[in-house]
Amino acid sequence: MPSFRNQPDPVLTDLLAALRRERVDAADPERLVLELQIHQIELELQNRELLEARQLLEDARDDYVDLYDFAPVAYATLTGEGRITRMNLAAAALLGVERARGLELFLGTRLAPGDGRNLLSSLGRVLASGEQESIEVGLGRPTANRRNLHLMIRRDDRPATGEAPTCRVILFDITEITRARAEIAAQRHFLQSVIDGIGDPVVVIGTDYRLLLMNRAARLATGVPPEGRCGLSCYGAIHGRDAPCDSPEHPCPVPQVLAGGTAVKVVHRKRCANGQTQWIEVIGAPLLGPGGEILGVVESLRDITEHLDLTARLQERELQLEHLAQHDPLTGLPNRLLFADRLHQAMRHAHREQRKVALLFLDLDRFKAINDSLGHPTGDLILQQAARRMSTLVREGDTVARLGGDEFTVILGGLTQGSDAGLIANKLVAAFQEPFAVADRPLYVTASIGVSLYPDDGIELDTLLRNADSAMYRAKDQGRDTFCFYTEDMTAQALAQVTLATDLRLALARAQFVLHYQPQIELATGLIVGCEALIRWQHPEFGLVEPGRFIPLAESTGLIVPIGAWVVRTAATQMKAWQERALLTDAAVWVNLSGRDTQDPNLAATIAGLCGEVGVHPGGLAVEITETWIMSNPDLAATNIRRLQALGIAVGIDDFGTGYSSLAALKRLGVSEIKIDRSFVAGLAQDPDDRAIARAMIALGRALGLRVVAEGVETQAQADFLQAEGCRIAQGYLFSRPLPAEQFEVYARDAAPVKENIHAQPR
Ligand SMILES: Nc1nc2c(ncn2[C@@H]2O[C@@H]3COP(=O)(O)O[C@H]4[C@@H](O)[C@H](n5cnc6c(=O)[nH]c(N)nc65)O[C@@H]4COP(=O)(O)O[C@H]3[C@H]2O)c(=O)[nH]1
Repeated sequence: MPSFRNQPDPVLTDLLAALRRERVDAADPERLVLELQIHQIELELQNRELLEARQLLEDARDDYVDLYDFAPVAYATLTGEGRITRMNLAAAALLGVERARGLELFLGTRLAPGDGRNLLSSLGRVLASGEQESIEVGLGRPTANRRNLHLMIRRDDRPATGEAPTCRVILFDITEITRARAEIAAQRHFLQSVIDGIGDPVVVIGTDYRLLLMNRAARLATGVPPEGRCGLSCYGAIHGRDAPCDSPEHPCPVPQVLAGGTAVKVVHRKRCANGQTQWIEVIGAPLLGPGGEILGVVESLRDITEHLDLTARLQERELQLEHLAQHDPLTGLPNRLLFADRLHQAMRHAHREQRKVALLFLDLDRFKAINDSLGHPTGDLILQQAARRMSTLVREGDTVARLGGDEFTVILGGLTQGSDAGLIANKLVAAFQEPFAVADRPLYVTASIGVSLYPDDGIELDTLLRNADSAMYRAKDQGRDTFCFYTEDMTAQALAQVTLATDLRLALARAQFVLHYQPQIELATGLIVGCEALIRWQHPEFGLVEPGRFIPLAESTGLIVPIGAWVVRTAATQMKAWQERALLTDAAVWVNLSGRDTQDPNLAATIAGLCGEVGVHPGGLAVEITETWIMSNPDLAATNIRRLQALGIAVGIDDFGTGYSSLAALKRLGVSEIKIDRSFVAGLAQDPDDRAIARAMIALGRALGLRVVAEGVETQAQADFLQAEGCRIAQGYLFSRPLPAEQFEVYARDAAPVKENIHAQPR
């Protein structure tokens, strides 16, 4: 299109300039003609400008129409009633109508129920106020195909003259955005429900410490309402502070998490209104963006007060269990397990330091008698007191342990010389000289100790223990109440003991037992008034073995039962043989009963049966039982004694004075004889106490009408003393050692004739 402005007609402009110049000098009427020509040219030029402007306007209008029609954004013009007076193609497409037909359409009729009314209200407001408004409406009725529109409504301030006022509306299709928004909302709801479902408080904190999200538990704990969290700082909302926490009671994990990008665990201490302390474990983990950038911190809080309490209780329980597993519950001393551990430790240490370790094996003397006669509670009290005594005597680093029963061990570590152990052993033995205070009565319980040394006597626990044990037995053999160092010959003895135990099982079948008989002498006349049958074991390798070496073994293995039966049968047979040869016709043969026998409810019947087998009246036999066994079950003992007496069998107490029963009690049980233990007889010459005891026993025994026999009489002085005190019968090497049957027979024939059976008529 030609543009006059850009390309002004040079002919007309030149002509106009020439005419204007001419006009300057022209006179009328030529000047008037010039004026007219100039005016004409100017009109022509103006006309051309007008044409140009009109053309421009038309071009612009065309451009606008194109832009309007083909704009990707939907435009429409609506009347106040929502009637479409104009719309572009995008709007027609969006509304799903042909543009020509869509004109005059009421937009409200195409909208979701309720939205048409909203549109009309909005149009009314915009027309009235001139203020722009935006609303969101649903287009189309069926829910499935509904589209969501965002309408921006602006009043058209230049309506065509005479036309009703209209609004220009831009329609945005926000269906996808709405769907995405709904999805996000659903997701958000889901996530909120998930974290609300977590019982512990969870808080999401931004890098600026602002609360981004809280779960229900966190809201309840802090009192922050769901809508009120935005803008609140975590320290303000949770701790009521105006700056991030920095107290040692509330260490804040946020800076560390933000700096390190890894999870951090801290523990908060909270003082409750009731004065109690609450412990909160706070785990801060980084909140990461899609690119791995840290957006904040996710803090989860957990009240671990109960957990800590429980853990502490469990730890305490564990310690208790550990202690229980390693300690003896009665005395609190280390048990066998801990003892082994300590001994190993002491040996390792001594090995490094070139030192020695002493292992003391301590056994209470005659403890079993106490336990059996005074009861286990008394025994327990003594064990506890003994443990305390021992513990106070050793150094802190040393160990006193209880292996079980009345067996204790003491580990003395870091000794330069083994003999130092003797000092402690001595002190320990001395510590037992003091009486134990039990049930308001003093009880004397001594101890025997065996000592073995590391590395001299062994480099292994078992060896050291075995050797200390052997040494302890040696101490017992030496009269108890003393200690003994281990020597190599003890091993040989211990070995022999093991061999004995094995051989003992076969001894009966191989007829290796024999009975020796020791006479009981009436002191006044020298007559034999009875004899005691004492068993011996004719061992093929060790020779004649004393009962002291195998009876305990037989008792512990149960072999004592057949052995006991053998003794009764053999003694009865012997008695019958002597009676047939008119020897010892009125004197009883005393046999020793074991503890097992005493505890056998059929004891009397068994003895009667054995005598029956032999064909001899049981009344010729008498039995010795120990006070200890009687006291271990007095009721059964009383029954047994009664039944034995019914058979004419006298019952004597063997070791009277070593137990803790009263003589009167024994008398009530039907006991007819007591034997003064040879330990008292042995001390008669030098120990005034022994003399007093023997004197008292004799007097009491006589007063109660009991047969009193002194055992182990070796010297004439002892015999004289006993006789002077009123003891009528004695037994001992002074008169004869226990003899094989044939020799006893010779002795009996050579000696004075046998007197009447004294046990039948006591006194
Ligand atoms: N030092 C010394 N000792 C003297 C003297 N006179 C006698 N003896 C010993 O004293 C012990 C007395 O027997 P016990 O007290 O009944 O003590 C007995 C008894 O408790 C037990 N015993 C012996 N034979 C049997 C048996 O057939 N059955 C059971 N169950 N035990 C028996 O073995 C223990 C020891 O018996 P033995 O070694 O024969 O020892 C015997 C005897 O040899 C003396 O003057 N001086």
